Amino acid sequence: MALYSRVSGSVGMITLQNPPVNALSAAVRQGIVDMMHRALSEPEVKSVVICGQNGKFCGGADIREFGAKMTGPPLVPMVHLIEAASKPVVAAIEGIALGGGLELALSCHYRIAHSKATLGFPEVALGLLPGAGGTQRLPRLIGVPAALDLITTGRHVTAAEARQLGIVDEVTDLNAVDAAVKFAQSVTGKSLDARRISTYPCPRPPDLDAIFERAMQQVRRSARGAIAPGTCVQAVHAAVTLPYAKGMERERELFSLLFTSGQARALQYYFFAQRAVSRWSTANGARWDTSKPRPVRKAAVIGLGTMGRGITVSLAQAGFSVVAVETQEQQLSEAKQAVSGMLERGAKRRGVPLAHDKIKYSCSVQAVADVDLVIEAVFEDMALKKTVFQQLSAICKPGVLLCTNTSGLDIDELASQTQSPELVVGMHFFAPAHVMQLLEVVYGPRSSPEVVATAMQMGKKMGKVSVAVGNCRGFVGNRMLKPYLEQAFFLLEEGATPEQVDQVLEEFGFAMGVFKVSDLSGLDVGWKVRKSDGLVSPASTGTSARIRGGSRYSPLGDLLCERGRFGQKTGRGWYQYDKPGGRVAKPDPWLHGFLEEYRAQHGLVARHIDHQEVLERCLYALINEGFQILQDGIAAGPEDIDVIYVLGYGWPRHRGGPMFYAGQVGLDKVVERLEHYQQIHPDVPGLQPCSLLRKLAASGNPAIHKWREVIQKPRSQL
Ligand SMILES: CC(C)(COP(=O)(O)OP(=O)(O)OC[C@H]1O[C@@H](n2cnc3c(N)ncnc32)[C@H](O)[C@@H]1OP(=O)(O)O)[C@@H](O)C(=O)NCCC(=O)NCCSC(=O)C[C@@H](O)CCCCCCCCCCCCC(=O)O
Ligand SMILES: NC(=O)c1ccc[n+]([C@@H]2O[C@H](COP(=O)([O-])OP(=O)(O)OC[C@H]3O[C@@H](n4cnc5c(N)ncnc54)[C@H](O)[C@@H]3O)[C@@H](O)[C@H]2O)c1
Repeated sequence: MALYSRVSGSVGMITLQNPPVNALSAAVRQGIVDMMHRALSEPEVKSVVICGQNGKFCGGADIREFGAKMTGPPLVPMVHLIEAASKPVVAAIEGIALGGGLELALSCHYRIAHSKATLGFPEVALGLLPGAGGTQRLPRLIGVPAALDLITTGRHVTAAEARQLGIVDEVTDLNAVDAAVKFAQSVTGKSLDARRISTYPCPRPPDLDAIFERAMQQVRRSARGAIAPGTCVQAVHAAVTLPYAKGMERERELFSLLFTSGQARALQYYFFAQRAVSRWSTANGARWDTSKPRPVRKAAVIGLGTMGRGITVSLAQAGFSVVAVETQEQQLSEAKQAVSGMLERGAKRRGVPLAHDKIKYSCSVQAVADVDLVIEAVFEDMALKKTVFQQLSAICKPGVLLCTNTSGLDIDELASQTQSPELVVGMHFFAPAHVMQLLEVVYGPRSSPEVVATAMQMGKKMGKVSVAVGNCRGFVGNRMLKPYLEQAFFLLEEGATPEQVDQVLEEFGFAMGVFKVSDLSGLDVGWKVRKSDGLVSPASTGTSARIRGGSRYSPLGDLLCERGRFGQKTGRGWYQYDKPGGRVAKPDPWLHGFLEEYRAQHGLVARHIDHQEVLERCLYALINEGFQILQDGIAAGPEDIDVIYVLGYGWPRHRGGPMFYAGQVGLDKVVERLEHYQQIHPDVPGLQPCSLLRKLAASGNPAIHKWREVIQKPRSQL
């Protein structure tokens, strides 16, 4: 709703009230319309201020209303009512003015912002465009290039930048509402003719066509198949080429197109999923709202390789004191340099405070005696990690949280090396750890709720999105990656090339195809794991090479590693690079010849494999594992899996995540296609639909928010 009050005798004040972000729900819109009419009809009122309660102007349209039948006054007539008002209307912007909130502010005649406020049009991230005149007013106010930047990227600007761009008239460090009231009094009775943005001509730079061409190219490059950014460009184009009223019609047309798209549904689902994962629960009933995190002031990182360095940077930037331990002297000195460089780049590019003085380096593990939490990031080797955990358990003060960054080893086995297994938890960061937003917090059967809560909160303080997951091989992300990778290898055996598989996955929207990712992260990483699992046999060229544990196995990755082809780092992998460390992947004729020889050696006849088969086998095998993970209670809900895949594995956000995507395809269709491939390839593991997937499909493809009801029934019934 919206509250009305009279201040200083002549100012009508409309206060938006809809916690937590004063979103423009039907009740708020109704309140604004009613209170505007009241202010305009009261003769004593000479000017109007619009503000939001609790220091937040407005977070935009109420996204929760988008799925339901719209009621209440629409936004567009509401903003026109404000702009057409005969008395000056001033927006007092505190906290946020986003999306429809900024459109509301742009319909006011003046805008006063607090210096800490942020403004922006984030609609593009929800698969939409600013649909209440934003695409028509902003270019009229700040010009086409700046408007295109803000609307197509969705980036938020500070009050200072907004002032510089001309979006706000004044910025204050004091109370913005008081400043707006004073301002409103000072403009009482002045002509409003020059204050209605919709009446401004839209500036037409001489190189207009080139500007739009560049904007389109830019969004095509970065959108990876998302339709909203390009549609935003079209809407801004209408502002320059059409009169305001016609431009508004075009905005409406384009908005409707996006609003009804599957991509908008996926992105809005994802918006709420990313927030839902903070309300975690574990398989044994611990929950976010009943578990209190412990205070952590000082943390330690053990092992300053690729991951340890990024974790150190992330901790220091978040304000923690850090003890960084590395036993190899050469590694320690390289790590110091690398960490300094990362901190300096962070300060330069993102304005993160320099935090060199937060870090103390040591080559002795004894240095961790007084820390509150330790994150171990030594080599992925169970025996080594066990030794480190035994040492830590002996050295650290009582009650210290012992965390491991392992990519998939058994948390419980590590916990059993310590005196307090309830204090052990996984904190699985993703590379580069100071950049990637995802953190899997892995609880073992003995991890205490308090410890899970602490790791989740630490992640949040480090700017990560933390997802709580259960302990199993590979946890959620890497466990689902295994069947995906396996299908990709099998497809090569059956006749595909790395380029073909990658192209299909990139067209789907992945930033990189599976083979390019493998080259980037290094083929040797998986090889080491397979070796320690006893999967890599010296007979990998013999006839039994393609069977392990009774299931089909592809030794292709092992064979490449035996030839020293580890990917980008060696300049050769599934692709070739111009030098070791090169980044540009080129098809490699040697690899094609090698695949032909391999097929001949194993009696495999190459066949034509179409796009659909590549996509379905790779994605549905991964999705099937996701359902198995839900069935096993490793993830609490589909949102957890989707957030992990979008933030950690490059799954295109506009497709919502693998579980949401499965729901959009239709669970019955996913089951049917898996069964189809299973019949053709009975020896290929990962194609047998799991019982939860079958059960959900049989119960009529329920909406994703209803899956938990089925999952939470006793698992034995599945
Ligand atoms: C605001 C934030 C920056 C705050 O961040 P913070 O970290 O502080 O907090 P959280 O992110 O955790 O959020 C707290 C809480 O609030 C919920 N929430 C946040 N924003 C909204 C919102 N806008 N609506 C609803 N709920 C919101 C959030 O979910 C959290 O609750 P939870 O329970 O989930 O934990 C940050 O939250 C943020 O960035 N928010 C999003 C801001 C945003 O994107 N705003 C733009 C919204 S879209 C918009 O404004 C569209 C307008 O341009 C135009 C609309 C025109 C509408 C016309 C519709 C007519 C339909 C016509 C259909 C035509 C079809 C046909 O033709 O048939
Ligand atoms: N690299 C990735 O992409 C990635 C991603 C997520 C998780 N992980 C996991 O993170 C961990 C570290 O991986 P990485 O890639 O950073 O490895 P790395 O090989 O780059 O670094 C490991 C470091 O640990 C040091 N070290 C070894 N034993 C030590 C000890 N006893 N005390 C102190 N330091 C010791 C080594 O000298 C080396 O500098 C592994 O468990 C790995 O599975 C890696």
